[in-house]
Amino acid sequence: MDILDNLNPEQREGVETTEGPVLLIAGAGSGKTRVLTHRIAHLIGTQKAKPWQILAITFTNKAAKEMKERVSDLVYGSEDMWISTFHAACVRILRREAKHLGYDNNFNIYDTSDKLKVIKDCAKELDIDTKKITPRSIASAISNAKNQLLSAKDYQGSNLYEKQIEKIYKMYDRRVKANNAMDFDDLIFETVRLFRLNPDILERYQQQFKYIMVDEYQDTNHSQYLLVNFLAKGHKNICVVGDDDQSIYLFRGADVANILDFEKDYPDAKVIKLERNYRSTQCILSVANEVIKHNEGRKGKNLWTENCAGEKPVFFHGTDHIDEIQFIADEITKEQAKGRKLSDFTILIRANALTRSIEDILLKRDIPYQIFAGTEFFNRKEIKDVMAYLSIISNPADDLSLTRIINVPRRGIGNKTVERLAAVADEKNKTLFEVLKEDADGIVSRGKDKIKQLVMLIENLQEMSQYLNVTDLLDETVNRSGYRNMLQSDKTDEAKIRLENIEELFTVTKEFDNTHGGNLDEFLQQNSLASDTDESEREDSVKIMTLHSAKGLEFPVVFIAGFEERLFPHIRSMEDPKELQEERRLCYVGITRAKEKLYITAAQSRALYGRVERNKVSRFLEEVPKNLIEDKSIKKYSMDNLYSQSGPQRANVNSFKMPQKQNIDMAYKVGMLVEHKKFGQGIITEIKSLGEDQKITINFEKVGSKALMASFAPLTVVEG
Ligand SMILES: Nc1ncnc2c1ncn2[C@@H]1O[C@H](COP(=O)(O)OP(=O)(O)OP(=O)(O)O)[C@@H](O)[C@H]1O
Ligand SMILES: [Mg+2]
Repeated sequence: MDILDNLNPEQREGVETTEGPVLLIAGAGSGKTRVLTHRIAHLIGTQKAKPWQILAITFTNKAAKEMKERVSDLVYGSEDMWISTFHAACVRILRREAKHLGYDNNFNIYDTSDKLKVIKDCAKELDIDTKKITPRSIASAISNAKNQLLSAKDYQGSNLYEKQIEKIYKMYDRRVKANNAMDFDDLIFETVRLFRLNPDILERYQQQFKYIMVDEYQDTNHSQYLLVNFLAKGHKNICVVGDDDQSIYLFRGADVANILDFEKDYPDAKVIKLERNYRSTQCILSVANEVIKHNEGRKGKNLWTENCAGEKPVFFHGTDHIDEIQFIADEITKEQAKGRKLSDFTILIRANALTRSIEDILLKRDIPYQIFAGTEFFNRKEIKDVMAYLSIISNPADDLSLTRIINVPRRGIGNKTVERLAAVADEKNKTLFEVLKEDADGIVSRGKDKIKQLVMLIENLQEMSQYLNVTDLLDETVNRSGYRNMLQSDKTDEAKIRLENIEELFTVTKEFDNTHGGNLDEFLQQNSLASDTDESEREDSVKIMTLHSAKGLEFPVVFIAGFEERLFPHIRSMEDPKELQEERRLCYVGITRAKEKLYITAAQSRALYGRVERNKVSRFLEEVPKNLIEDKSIKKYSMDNLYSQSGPQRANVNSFKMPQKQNIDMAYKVGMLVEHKKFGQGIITEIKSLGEDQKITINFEKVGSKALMASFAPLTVVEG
């Protein structure tokens, strides 16, 4: 069968117009991504391109993986194609070319927590109060600057706040570079810089990429936009697809103007529109259309489908969040009995914080679930430690990793010593590792031998990395460093869990060695890019993910939970009309993920962030004519009287069916044995104060580690 047979005439045009610029602007589920995969297959099938001449950019690693799979169903050679995210494509380019920018080719990639740590250090050194300007806000200011291609050198603050940012940005930049590292934003920023500084290198890539495609073009930011344009200048065979109604990354500097201005950038561009939706039932589409209609300045399109009308989307208003999630669990069980798989269900949420309450109930009901949010595994302390060892083996200039493990396990190299060594490194413009090797003798009096041993350990492991695969190297690392021993000799449950996690890391390396041949640099590169949506799917389980990470995906049954004012639209976006429109687009994205069934749920009151909230139902529900939605709430809370009901107000805690607030002066202590009504017994491993409340992390025997709010957790002290 011909590849083109599966396409409608407009889609076919998008596939067959291979030469020159093409803009495909079309609504959700109209087959934009399908056009891209078929276009790639067509280019290969007709021998217009070799696999490596194709560059296809997607938004998440998950989407890239899916696109690769879809293409490999159609033609051979997908492994040689550049089908990846912007970041991964840039890493691939920079691993070859970084030396032209003054980096070593095995530079390190800093994730968010590395970045925050460096920022905190800089702020401390500059005497900037991080209570007034939080590290996160500094991080995002630096991000924004980089997305606008504003380098540390060029950045000039105009007010007091910006002047502080300027100072930190400059110091941060020096540090990261000195560590031979880049953060996520640098990957794009530096690639653009590479091309600007080296026209010959740019030309090489322009020649190579005969055909360039970008999915979700509406969410590209300025630096990504420039990058694509640089590369496309060679052959000018660029095809971008997107939907102005689905632009949801304004906060990361995405600029819808990029898609709207494409015709200006390429006056001879062929513009193709698709309005037929193949994904959802008419009933779901009508709701999506009604919501998005309320936005201004749209290109305007009305999606239609020949799919069956389907069932009306359902609304449920729970008395509290427990009731809300119970309803979701009930529906899942009911639908499952009718023959659906658990993996057919996806629960979408606006804010990560909602996952906890959903987890609680699914756990109780024995419904397996998987959360697609947060790089949880790789953020665990023990995993970060061991990865830091591997990093320093691969890249000796990685001071941050070295600092992290210099005294883990404890080897008698104290903070003061490390500070002194770091100061010398700064002064002599050397890496910390070089200082350990060459200067430590003169600086340190006690502990010289320990430092020598550490240097030897790292050098030995570096040598081994030349011939061992990652699994064996990891084994040597945890043994020789004493890390495994440290955990084995610690008899606490926490240490046991840490050991288990390290075992789990072996699962990851084994899989990598089998599929990728065991190169350490590649392994580190791959895992530093694992982003929030990229966990691999496990058994048959319900998915929980944020609306943002659901972009481009589709699921048979979708629940959008927490459909309330202040949660969705998010409280931070309610005042600003622009941001409110972005929230509405996010809502449109959520609704259009559903193929067959859509549920929208809310709660009259919920415990969140350690307090009880009582919010109105989201205005987005109000925007949908009532006859399009079936209200399954208990009658007295029906939609008719909801929106006009009470305003957002903080509830009187005691008047709701909430877990009663506990007396948190009860003085929980780390190490205490406590009993939770549902999770059973566990040991408190960490306590943090959060306003008037406390967040306690408890390591439960049965369910592992959980963080709970002291005031609401049904806990009793068993011992301690
Ligand atoms: N011509 C077609 N015939 C049959 N099915 C189609 C056709 N076009 C698209 N589809 C199906 O419709 C669904 C949506 O397609 P796709 O994911 O490509 O849409 P999209 O426009 O990229 O959506 P989004 O805006 O959400 O990214 C997919 O399951 C796809 O296989
Ligand atoms: Mg798509």
